[in-house]
Amino acid sequence: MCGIWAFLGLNAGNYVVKLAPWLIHRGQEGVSFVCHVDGSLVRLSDVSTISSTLCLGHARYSTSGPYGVELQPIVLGNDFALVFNGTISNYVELISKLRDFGIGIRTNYDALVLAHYMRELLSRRGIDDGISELFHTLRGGYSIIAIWRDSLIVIRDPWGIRPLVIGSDGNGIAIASESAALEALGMTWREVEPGKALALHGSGREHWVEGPRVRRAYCALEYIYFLRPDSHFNGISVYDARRKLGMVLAHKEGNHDIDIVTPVPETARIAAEAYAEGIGKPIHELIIKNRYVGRSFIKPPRERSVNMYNVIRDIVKGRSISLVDDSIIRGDTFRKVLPRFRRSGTRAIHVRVSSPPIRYPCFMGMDFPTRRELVAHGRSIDEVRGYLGADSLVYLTVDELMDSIGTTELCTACFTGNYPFTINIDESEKAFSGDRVWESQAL
Ligand SMILES: O=P(O)(O)OC[C@H]1O[C@H](OP(=O)(O)OP(=O)(O)O)[C@H](O)[C@@H]1O
Ligand SMILES: NC(=O)CC[C@H](N)C(=O)O
Ligand code: SF4
Ligand SMILES: [Mg+2]
Repeated sequence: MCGIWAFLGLNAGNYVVKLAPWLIHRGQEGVSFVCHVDGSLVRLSDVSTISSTLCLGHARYSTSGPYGVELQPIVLGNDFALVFNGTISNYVELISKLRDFGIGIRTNYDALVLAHYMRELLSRRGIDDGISELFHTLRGGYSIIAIWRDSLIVIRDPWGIRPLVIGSDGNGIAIASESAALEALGMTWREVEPGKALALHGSGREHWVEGPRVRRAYCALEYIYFLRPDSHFNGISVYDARRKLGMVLAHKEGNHDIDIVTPVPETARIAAEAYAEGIGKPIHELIIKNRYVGRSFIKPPRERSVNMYNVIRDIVKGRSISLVDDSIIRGDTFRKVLPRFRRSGTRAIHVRVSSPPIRYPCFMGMDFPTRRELVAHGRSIDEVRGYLGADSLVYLTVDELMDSIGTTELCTACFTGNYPFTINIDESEKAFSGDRVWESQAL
Protein backbone atom coordinates (compact mmCIF):
# COMPACT_ATOMS: atom_id res chain seq x y z
CA MET A 1 0.00 0.00 0.00
CA CYS A 2 1.56 3.25 -0.93
CA GLY A 3 1.12 6.68 0.55
CA ILE A 4 0.21 9.42 -1.91
CA TRP A 5 -0.20 13.14 -1.37
CA ALA A 6 -0.21 16.49 -3.16
CA PHE A 7 -0.42 20.21 -2.55
CA LEU A 8 -1.82 22.89 -4.84
CA GLY A 9 -0.94 26.39 -3.64
CA LEU A 10 2.02 28.59 -2.68
CA ASN A 11 5.10 26.78 -1.28
CA ALA A 12 3.80 23.43 -2.48
CA GLY A 13 7.29 21.88 -2.18
CA ASN A 14 7.49 22.73 1.49
CA TYR A 15 4.03 21.29 2.14
CA VAL A 16 4.68 17.95 0.44
CA VAL A 17 7.94 17.53 2.37
CA LYS A 18 6.10 18.18 5.65
CA LEU A 19 3.38 15.65 4.77
CA ALA A 20 5.84 12.85 4.00
CA PRO A 21 6.56 11.63 7.58
CA TRP A 22 2.82 11.21 8.18
CA LEU A 23 2.47 8.78 5.31
CA ILE A 24 5.65 6.71 5.23
CA HIS A 25 4.07 3.89 7.26
CA ARG A 26 2.29 3.14 3.93
CA GLY A 27 5.50 2.68 1.98
CA GLN A 28 9.04 2.18 3.20
CA GLU A 29 10.82 1.62 -0.10
CA GLY A 30 11.38 5.37 -0.22
CA VAL A 31 9.83 8.76 -0.81
CA SER A 32 9.94 10.81 -3.97
CA PHE A 33 8.32 13.98 -5.31
CA VAL A 34 7.45 15.68 -8.55
CA CYS A 35 6.77 19.41 -8.90
CA HIS A 36 5.47 21.65 -11.64
CA VAL A 37 8.26 24.20 -12.20
CA ASP A 38 8.19 26.79 -15.02
CA GLY A 39 5.96 24.61 -17.20
CA SER A 40 8.04 21.48 -16.66
CA LEU A 41 7.64 18.47 -14.40
CA VAL A 42 10.66 18.02 -12.17
CA ARG A 43 11.22 14.76 -10.29
CA LEU A 44 13.21 15.20 -7.07
CA SER A 45 13.95 13.59 -3.72
CA ASP A 46 14.00 16.95 -1.88
CA VAL A 47 11.68 19.75 -2.93
CA SER A 48 11.47 21.74 0.31
CA THR A 49 12.92 24.92 -1.18
CA ILE A 50 11.62 24.59 -4.73
CA SER A 51 9.41 27.37 -6.05
CA SER A 52 6.26 25.59 -7.18
CA THR A 53 2.50 25.78 -6.71
CA LEU A 54 1.84 22.11 -7.50
CA CYS A 55 3.73 19.10 -6.16
CA LEU A 56 2.99 15.38 -5.71
CA GLY A 57 4.54 13.02 -3.16
CA HIS A 58 4.76 9.25 -3.00
CA ALA A 59 5.95 6.65 -0.47
CA ARG A 60 6.23 3.30 -2.20
CA TYR A 61 5.26 -0.17 -0.99
CA SER A 62 5.41 -1.96 -4.30
CA THR A 63 2.83 -4.54 -5.32
CA SER A 64 3.90 -4.83 -8.93
CA GLY A 65 6.92 -4.31 -11.17
CA PRO A 66 10.41 -3.75 -9.82
CA TYR A 67 10.90 -2.95 -6.14
CA GLY A 68 12.17 0.49 -5.23
CA VAL A 69 11.33 4.15 -4.89
CA GLU A 70 12.49 5.42 -8.26
CA LEU A 71 9.41 4.09 -10.03
CA GLN A 72 6.89 6.62 -8.71
CA PRO A 73 5.91 9.39 -9.30
CA ILE A 74 5.68 8.40 -12.95
CA VAL A 75 6.36 11.28 -15.32
CA LEU A 76 5.51 11.01 -19.02
CA GLY A 77 6.79 13.84 -21.17
CA ASN A 78 6.21 17.35 -19.86
CA ASP A 79 2.46 17.13 -19.43
CA PHE A 80 1.66 14.09 -17.27
CA ALA A 81 2.68 12.84 -13.83
CA LEU A 82 0.98 10.35 -11.56
CA VAL A 83 1.14 8.95 -8.04
CA PHE A 84 -0.94 5.92 -7.34
CA ASN A 85 -1.93 3.78 -4.36
CA GLY A 86 -3.37 0.36 -5.06
CA THR A 87 -3.04 -2.33 -7.67
CA ILE A 88 -4.55 -2.39 -11.14
CA SER A 89 -5.77 -5.99 -11.18
CA ASN A 90 -6.36 -5.98 -14.95
CA TYR A 91 -3.16 -4.24 -16.07
CA VAL A 92 -2.43 -7.07 -18.56
CA GLU A 93 -5.74 -6.33 -20.32
CA LEU A 94 -4.82 -2.61 -20.42
CA ILE A 95 -1.56 -3.46 -22.18
CA SER A 96 -3.70 -4.87 -25.06
CA LYS A 97 -5.89 -1.75 -25.05
CA LEU A 98 -2.73 0.37 -25.30
CA ARG A 99 -1.64 -1.76 -28.25
CA ASP A 100 -4.92 -0.80 -29.96
CA PHE A 101 -3.92 2.84 -29.39
CA GLY A 102 -0.62 2.09 -31.15
CA ILE A 103 1.43 2.04 -27.93
CA GLY A 104 3.57 -1.05 -27.36
CA ILE A 105 4.60 -1.50 -23.76
CA ARG A 106 6.34 -4.50 -22.22
CA THR A 107 6.25 -4.41 -18.45
CA ASN A 108 4.88 -6.14 -15.36
CA TYR A 109 4.52 -2.80 -13.56
CA ASP A 110 0.85 -1.80 -13.17
CA ALA A 111 1.52 1.89 -12.44
CA LEU A 112 3.46 2.36 -15.69
CA VAL A 113 0.62 0.79 -17.68
CA LEU A 114 -1.91 2.93 -15.78
CA ALA A 115 0.07 6.11 -16.49
CA HIS A 116 0.28 5.44 -20.25
CA TYR A 117 -3.34 4.38 -20.41
CA MET A 118 -4.65 7.38 -18.46
CA ARG A 119 -2.58 9.88 -20.42
CA GLU A 120 -3.78 8.36 -23.69
CA LEU A 121 -7.45 8.54 -22.61
CA LEU A 122 -7.09 12.14 -21.44
CA SER A 123 -5.42 13.27 -24.64
CA ARG A 124 -7.80 11.35 -26.95
CA ARG A 125 -11.12 11.87 -25.14
CA GLY A 126 -10.61 14.96 -22.95
CA ILE A 127 -10.84 15.06 -19.16
CA ASP A 128 -14.52 14.12 -18.60
CA ASP A 129 -14.84 11.30 -21.11
CA GLY A 130 -11.27 10.14 -20.47
CA ILE A 131 -11.87 9.75 -16.70
CA SER A 132 -15.25 8.17 -17.33
CA GLU A 133 -13.68 5.55 -19.59
CA LEU A 134 -10.94 5.01 -17.03
CA PHE A 135 -13.56 4.32 -14.34
CA HIS A 136 -15.34 1.84 -16.61
CA THR A 137 -12.25 -0.07 -17.68
CA LEU A 138 -10.02 -0.22 -14.58
CA ARG A 139 -10.41 -3.14 -12.17
CA GLY A 140 -8.62 -2.89 -8.86
CA GLY A 141 -8.10 -0.77 -5.82
CA TYR A 142 -6.82 2.64 -6.83
CA SER A 143 -6.44 6.14 -5.47
CA ILE A 144 -4.73 8.36 -8.01
CA ILE A 145 -3.39 11.92 -8.02
CA ALA A 146 -2.24 13.08 -11.45
CA ILE A 147 -1.03 16.24 -13.13
CA TRP A 148 -2.33 16.62 -16.68
CA ARG A 149 -1.20 19.78 -18.46
CA ASP A 150 -2.34 22.56 -16.07
CA SER A 151 -4.89 20.43 -14.21
CA LEU A 152 -4.68 18.34 -11.07
CA ILE A 153 -6.82 15.18 -11.20
CA VAL A 154 -7.81 13.21 -8.10
CA ILE A 155 -9.53 9.81 -8.45
CA ARG A 156 -10.85 7.19 -5.99
CA ASP A 157 -11.95 3.77 -7.20
CA PRO A 158 -15.71 3.01 -7.31
CA TRP A 159 -15.48 0.27 -4.67
CA GLY A 160 -13.72 2.64 -2.25
CA ILE A 161 -11.04 0.01 -1.66
CA ARG A 162 -8.29 2.53 -0.98
CA PRO A 163 -8.55 5.68 1.17
CA LEU A 164 -8.16 9.26 -0.07
CA VAL A 165 -8.89 12.61 1.58
CA ILE A 166 -8.86 16.21 0.45
CA GLY A 167 -8.42 19.23 2.69
CA SER A 168 -7.07 22.71 3.20
CA ASP A 169 -5.45 25.07 5.69
CA GLY A 170 -6.64 28.14 3.81
CA ASN A 171 -3.39 28.49 1.82
CA GLY A 172 -4.08 25.80 -0.75
CA ILE A 173 -5.56 22.38 -1.36
CA ALA A 174 -3.99 19.20 0.00
CA ILE A 175 -4.78 15.63 -0.95
CA ALA A 176 -3.50 12.62 0.97
CA SER A 177 -4.05 8.92 1.50
CA GLU A 178 -4.90 9.45 5.15
CA SER A 179 -6.79 11.98 7.22
CA ALA A 180 -4.18 11.88 10.02
CA ALA A 181 -1.61 13.48 7.69
CA LEU A 182 -3.82 16.50 7.03
CA GLU A 183 -4.86 16.78 10.68
CA ALA A 184 -1.18 16.74 11.66
CA LEU A 185 -0.62 19.85 9.53
CA GLY A 186 -3.66 21.58 11.07
CA MET A 187 -5.87 21.17 8.01
CA THR A 188 -9.57 20.47 7.72
CA TRP A 189 -10.40 17.49 5.51
CA ARG A 190 -13.11 15.30 4.00
CA GLU A 191 -12.97 11.99 2.19
CA VAL A 192 -13.02 11.78 -1.60
CA GLU A 193 -16.09 9.63 -2.22
CA PRO A 194 -15.64 6.27 -3.95
CA GLY A 195 -16.20 6.50 -7.70
CA LYS A 196 -15.58 10.25 -7.80
CA ALA A 197 -12.89 12.18 -9.61
CA LEU A 198 -12.06 15.84 -9.10
CA ALA A 199 -10.39 17.95 -11.76
CA LEU A 200 -8.85 21.19 -10.50
CA HIS A 201 -7.89 23.39 -13.42
CA GLY A 202 -5.13 26.00 -13.62
CA SER A 203 -7.83 28.65 -14.18
CA GLY A 204 -9.15 27.94 -10.67
CA ARG A 205 -12.23 26.12 -12.03
CA GLU A 206 -12.97 22.69 -10.62
CA HIS A 207 -15.42 19.95 -11.52
CA TRP A 208 -16.31 16.40 -10.54
CA VAL A 209 -16.66 13.33 -12.75
CA GLU A 210 -18.67 10.35 -11.53
CA GLY A 211 -17.83 6.71 -12.04
CA PRO A 212 -20.14 3.69 -12.05
CA ARG A 213 -22.11 2.85 -8.91
CA VAL A 214 -20.97 -0.49 -7.57
CA ARG A 215 -21.04 -2.27 -4.22
CA ARG A 216 -18.70 -0.57 -1.75
CA ALA A 217 -15.80 -2.74 -0.63
CA TYR A 218 -13.53 -0.82 1.74
CA CYS A 219 -10.36 -2.77 2.36
CA ALA A 220 -10.76 -4.53 5.72
CA LEU A 221 -6.99 -4.84 6.12
CA GLU A 222 -6.70 -1.03 6.06
CA TYR A 223 -8.69 -0.97 9.33
CA ILE A 224 -6.93 -3.99 10.80
CA TYR A 225 -3.34 -3.09 9.97
CA PHE A 226 -2.51 -0.55 7.36
CA LEU A 227 -3.95 2.83 8.32
CA ARG A 228 -2.65 4.97 11.15
CA PRO A 229 -4.92 4.55 14.18
CA ASP A 230 -5.58 8.31 14.24
CA SER A 231 -7.00 8.21 10.70
CA HIS A 232 -10.62 7.82 9.66
CA PHE A 233 -11.70 5.64 6.75
CA ASN A 234 -15.23 5.91 5.37
CA GLY A 235 -16.35 7.87 8.39
CA ILE A 236 -15.07 5.22 10.82
CA SER A 237 -12.31 5.87 13.33
CA VAL A 238 -9.54 3.31 12.89
CA TYR A 239 -8.75 3.57 16.59
CA ASP A 240 -12.36 2.70 17.50
CA ALA A 241 -12.41 -0.18 15.02
CA ARG A 242 -9.23 -1.68 16.48
CA ARG A 243 -10.52 -1.37 20.04
CA LYS A 244 -13.74 -3.13 19.07
CA LEU A 245 -11.78 -5.90 17.34
CA GLY A 246 -9.92 -6.40 20.62
CA MET A 247 -13.12 -6.39 22.67
CA VAL A 248 -14.72 -9.06 20.49
CA LEU A 249 -11.57 -11.14 20.85
CA ALA A 250 -11.97 -10.79 24.63
CA HIS A 251 -15.61 -11.95 24.47
CA LYS A 252 -14.47 -15.13 22.73
CA GLU A 253 -11.75 -15.89 25.28
CA GLY A 254 -12.39 -19.23 26.89
CA ASN A 255 -9.03 -19.75 28.54
CA HIS A 256 -8.84 -18.78 32.22
CA ASP A 257 -5.19 -19.75 32.57
CA ILE A 258 -3.64 -16.56 31.19
CA ASP A 259 -1.18 -14.61 33.36
CA ILE A 260 -0.23 -11.74 31.08
CA VAL A 261 -1.34 -10.24 27.76
CA THR A 262 1.32 -8.86 25.48
CA PRO A 263 0.84 -7.04 22.16
CA VAL A 264 2.94 -7.92 19.15
CA PRO A 265 4.21 -4.42 18.39
CA GLU A 266 3.34 -2.04 16.85
CA THR A 267 -0.07 -2.17 15.22
CA ALA A 268 -1.70 -4.72 17.55
CA ARG A 269 -1.34 -2.50 20.63
CA ILE A 270 -4.81 -0.95 20.53
CA ALA A 271 -6.65 -4.25 20.01
CA ALA A 272 -4.47 -5.91 22.67
CA GLU A 273 -5.29 -3.22 25.25
CA ALA A 274 -9.03 -3.65 24.67
CA TYR A 275 -8.67 -7.44 24.82
CA ALA A 276 -6.71 -7.30 28.09
CA GLU A 277 -9.30 -4.96 29.63
CA GLY A 278 -12.03 -7.31 28.43
CA ILE A 279 -10.53 -10.43 30.00
CA GLY A 280 -9.36 -8.55 33.11
CA LYS A 281 -5.69 -9.50 32.82
CA PRO A 282 -2.60 -7.26 32.99
CA ILE A 283 -1.00 -6.14 29.75
CA HIS A 284 2.77 -5.80 29.55
CA GLU A 285 5.08 -4.95 26.68
CA LEU A 286 7.14 -8.13 26.68
CA ILE A 287 8.07 -8.11 22.99
CA ILE A 288 10.48 -5.31 22.19
CA LYS A 289 10.61 -4.47 18.50
CA ASN A 290 13.61 -2.69 17.08
CA ARG A 291 12.00 0.69 16.46
CA TYR A 292 14.45 1.73 13.77
CA VAL A 293 13.58 -0.95 11.23
CA GLY A 294 9.95 -0.03 10.50
CA ARG A 295 7.18 -2.39 9.45
CA SER A 296 8.27 -5.88 8.59
CA PHE A 297 5.37 -7.18 6.50
CA ILE A 298 5.76 -4.53 3.80
CA LYS A 299 9.49 -5.02 3.32
CA PRO A 300 10.73 -6.44 0.01
CA PRO A 301 11.46 -10.20 0.32
CA ARG A 302 15.22 -10.03 0.77
CA GLU A 303 14.82 -7.73 3.82
CA ARG A 304 12.07 -9.74 5.53
CA SER A 305 14.16 -12.42 7.15
CA VAL A 306 15.97 -10.01 9.48
CA ASN A 307 14.84 -10.47 13.09
CA MET A 308 13.58 -7.33 14.78
CA TYR A 309 12.08 -8.78 17.99
CA ASN A 310 13.40 -9.61 21.42
CA VAL A 311 11.48 -10.65 24.56
CA ILE A 312 11.76 -9.75 28.25
CA ARG A 313 13.00 -13.19 29.24
CA ASP A 314 12.85 -12.92 33.03
CA ILE A 315 9.16 -12.05 33.00
CA VAL A 316 7.92 -14.53 30.40
CA LYS A 317 9.66 -17.44 32.14
CA GLY A 318 7.20 -19.87 33.73
CA ARG A 319 4.16 -17.78 32.75
CA SER A 320 1.15 -18.39 30.51
CA ILE A 321 1.13 -15.55 28.00
CA SER A 322 -1.50 -14.41 25.52
CA LEU A 323 0.16 -12.80 22.49
CA VAL A 324 -2.15 -10.52 20.53
CA ASP A 325 -1.43 -9.60 16.92
CA ASP A 326 -3.67 -7.81 14.44
CA SER A 327 -3.08 -10.35 11.66
CA ILE A 328 -1.14 -13.39 10.55
CA ILE A 329 -0.33 -13.24 6.85
CA ARG A 330 2.88 -15.01 5.87
CA GLY A 331 3.49 -15.97 9.49
CA ASP A 332 6.94 -14.35 9.48
CA THR A 333 6.33 -12.42 12.70
CA PHE A 334 5.29 -15.41 14.81
CA ARG A 335 8.02 -17.56 13.26
CA LYS A 336 10.49 -15.06 14.75
CA VAL A 337 8.70 -14.30 18.01
CA LEU A 338 7.40 -17.65 19.27
CA PRO A 339 10.73 -19.52 19.53
CA ARG A 340 12.04 -16.69 21.72
CA PHE A 341 9.21 -17.29 24.20
CA ARG A 342 9.83 -21.05 24.14
CA ARG A 343 13.58 -20.62 24.71
CA SER A 344 12.81 -18.30 27.63
CA GLY A 345 10.78 -21.00 29.39
CA THR A 346 7.27 -19.61 28.84
CA ARG A 347 4.80 -22.09 30.32
CA ALA A 348 2.06 -21.62 27.67
CA ILE A 349 1.83 -19.49 24.50
CA HIS A 350 -1.68 -18.46 23.44
CA VAL A 351 -1.92 -16.59 20.13
CA ARG A 352 -4.90 -14.25 19.65
CA VAL A 353 -5.52 -12.51 16.33
CA SER A 354 -7.85 -9.53 15.87
CA SER A 355 -8.83 -10.57 12.33
CA PRO A 356 -9.87 -13.76 10.48
CA PRO A 357 -7.38 -16.16 8.82
CA ILE A 358 -5.97 -14.74 5.57
CA ARG A 359 -6.31 -17.50 3.00
CA TYR A 360 -6.50 -15.75 -0.40
CA PRO A 361 -4.21 -13.36 -2.25
CA CYS A 362 -4.75 -9.65 -2.67
CA PHE A 363 -4.58 -8.03 -6.13
CA MET A 364 -5.91 -4.67 -4.98
CA GLY A 365 -3.05 -2.95 -3.21
CA MET A 366 -1.32 -5.35 -0.82
CA ASP A 367 1.70 -7.38 -1.80
CA PHE A 368 0.62 -10.95 -1.14
CA PRO A 369 -0.36 -12.09 -4.64
CA THR A 370 -0.09 -15.87 -4.18
CA ARG A 371 -1.90 -18.48 -2.12
CA ARG A 372 1.29 -20.39 -1.43
CA GLU A 373 2.86 -17.58 0.65
CA LEU A 374 -0.10 -17.43 3.06
CA VAL A 375 0.34 -19.48 6.18
CA ALA A 376 -3.43 -20.10 6.55
CA HIS A 377 -4.07 -21.09 2.94
CA GLY A 378 -5.07 -24.74 2.83
CA ARG A 379 -4.62 -25.06 6.61
CA SER A 380 -7.24 -25.37 9.32
CA ILE A 381 -6.86 -23.10 12.34
CA ASP A 382 -5.48 -26.00 14.34
CA GLU A 383 -2.95 -26.75 11.59
CA VAL A 384 -1.82 -23.10 11.65
CA ARG A 385 -1.48 -23.36 15.45
CA GLY A 386 0.65 -26.46 15.08
CA TYR A 387 2.73 -24.94 12.30
CA LEU A 388 3.49 -21.84 14.39
CA GLY A 389 4.09 -23.87 17.55
CA ALA A 390 1.49 -22.16 19.76
CA ASP A 391 -0.46 -23.87 22.53
CA SER A 392 -3.71 -22.29 21.36
CA LEU A 393 -4.81 -20.01 18.54
CA VAL A 394 -7.97 -17.91 18.23
CA TYR A 395 -8.93 -15.72 15.27
CA LEU A 396 -12.03 -13.59 14.68
CA THR A 397 -14.66 -14.68 12.16
CA VAL A 398 -15.61 -12.51 9.16
CA ASP A 399 -18.95 -11.68 10.86
CA GLU A 400 -17.13 -10.59 14.01
CA LEU A 401 -14.82 -8.48 11.86
CA MET A 402 -17.76 -6.70 10.19
CA ASP A 403 -19.56 -6.20 13.51
CA SER A 404 -16.44 -4.69 15.07
CA ILE A 405 -15.72 -2.30 12.23
CA GLY A 406 -19.41 -1.48 12.05
CA THR A 407 -20.07 -2.01 8.36
CA THR A 408 -20.73 -4.82 5.89
CA GLU A 409 -19.40 -2.66 3.05
CA LEU A 410 -15.99 -4.25 3.28
CA CYS A 411 -13.68 -6.09 0.95
CA THR A 412 -13.01 -9.36 2.74
CA ALA A 413 -11.55 -11.17 -0.27
CA CYS A 414 -8.34 -12.21 1.45
CA PHE A 415 -10.42 -13.98 4.12
CA THR A 416 -13.20 -15.39 1.96
CA GLY A 417 -11.99 -15.53 -1.65
CA ASN A 418 -14.99 -13.34 -2.66
CA TYR A 419 -13.47 -10.47 -4.62
CA PRO A 420 -15.37 -7.20 -5.27
CA PHE A 421 -15.24 -7.93 -9.02
CA THR A 422 -14.69 -11.00 -11.16
CA ILE A 423 -11.12 -12.17 -10.88
CA ASN A 424 -9.32 -15.26 -12.09
CA ILE A 425 -7.01 -16.17 -9.21
CA ASP A 426 -4.72 -18.44 -11.29
CA GLU A 427 -4.23 -15.77 -13.99
CA SER A 428 -3.80 -12.98 -11.43
CA GLU A 429 -1.21 -14.96 -9.48
CA LYS A 430 0.78 -15.25 -12.71
CA ALA A 431 0.40 -11.55 -13.55
CA PHE A 432 1.65 -10.38 -10.14
CA SER A 433 4.13 -13.00 -9.02
CA GLY A 434 6.45 -12.93 -12.02
CA ASP A 435 9.96 -11.59 -11.89
CA ARG A 436 9.66 -8.43 -9.83
CA VAL A 437 13.00 -7.07 -11.04
CA TRP A 438 12.14 -7.27 -14.73
CA GLU A 439 13.19 -3.95 -16.28
CA SER A 440 10.28 -1.81 -17.48
CA GLN A 441 10.66 -0.90 -21.08
CA ALA A 442 8.34 1.32 -23.06
CA LEU A 443 8.83 0.46 -26.74
O1 LIG B 1 2.24 -12.87 9.53
P1 LIG B 1 3.14 -11.83 8.94
O2 LIG B 1 3.49 -12.14 7.53
O3 LIG B 1 4.31 -11.55 9.79
O4 LIG B 1 2.27 -10.50 8.82
C1 LIG B 1 1.50 -9.97 9.85
C2 LIG B 1 2.30 -9.05 10.73
O5 LIG B 1 2.88 -7.98 9.95
C3 LIG B 1 2.39 -6.73 10.41
O6 LIG B 1 3.32 -6.11 11.28
P2 LIG B 1 4.50 -5.16 10.78
O7 LIG B 1 5.76 -5.55 11.42
O8 LIG B 1 4.52 -5.08 9.29
O9 LIG B 1 4.06 -3.71 11.25
P3 LIG B 1 3.72 -3.09 12.67
O10 LIG B 1 5.04 -2.78 13.33
O11 LIG B 1 2.95 -1.85 12.33
O12 LIG B 1 2.92 -4.06 13.45
C4 LIG B 1 1.12 -7.03 11.17
O13 LIG B 1 0.88 -6.03 12.15
C5 LIG B 1 1.44 -8.37 11.79
O14 LIG B 1 2.20 -8.19 12.95
N1 LIG C 1 1.04 -0.37 -2.63
C1 LIG C 1 0.75 0.38 -3.63
O1 LIG C 1 -0.10 1.24 -3.58
C2 LIG C 1 1.53 0.08 -4.87
C3 LIG C 1 1.26 0.95 -6.06
C4 LIG C 1 1.76 0.31 -7.34
N2 LIG C 1 1.02 -0.90 -7.62
C5 LIG C 1 3.24 0.05 -7.25
O2 LIG C 1 3.65 -1.10 -7.16
O3 LIG C 1 4.00 0.99 -7.20
S1 SF4 D 1 -8.15 -8.67 -0.45
FE1 SF4 D 1 -7.76 -8.10 1.71
S2 SF4 D 1 -6.01 -6.74 1.62
FE2 SF4 D 1 -6.83 -6.88 -0.46
S3 SF4 D 1 -8.26 -5.17 -0.65
FE3 SF4 D 1 -9.46 -6.91 0.03
S4 SF4 D 1 -9.45 -6.79 2.28
FE4 SF4 D 1 -7.85 -5.45 1.53
MG1 LIG E 1 2.63 -6.10 13.40
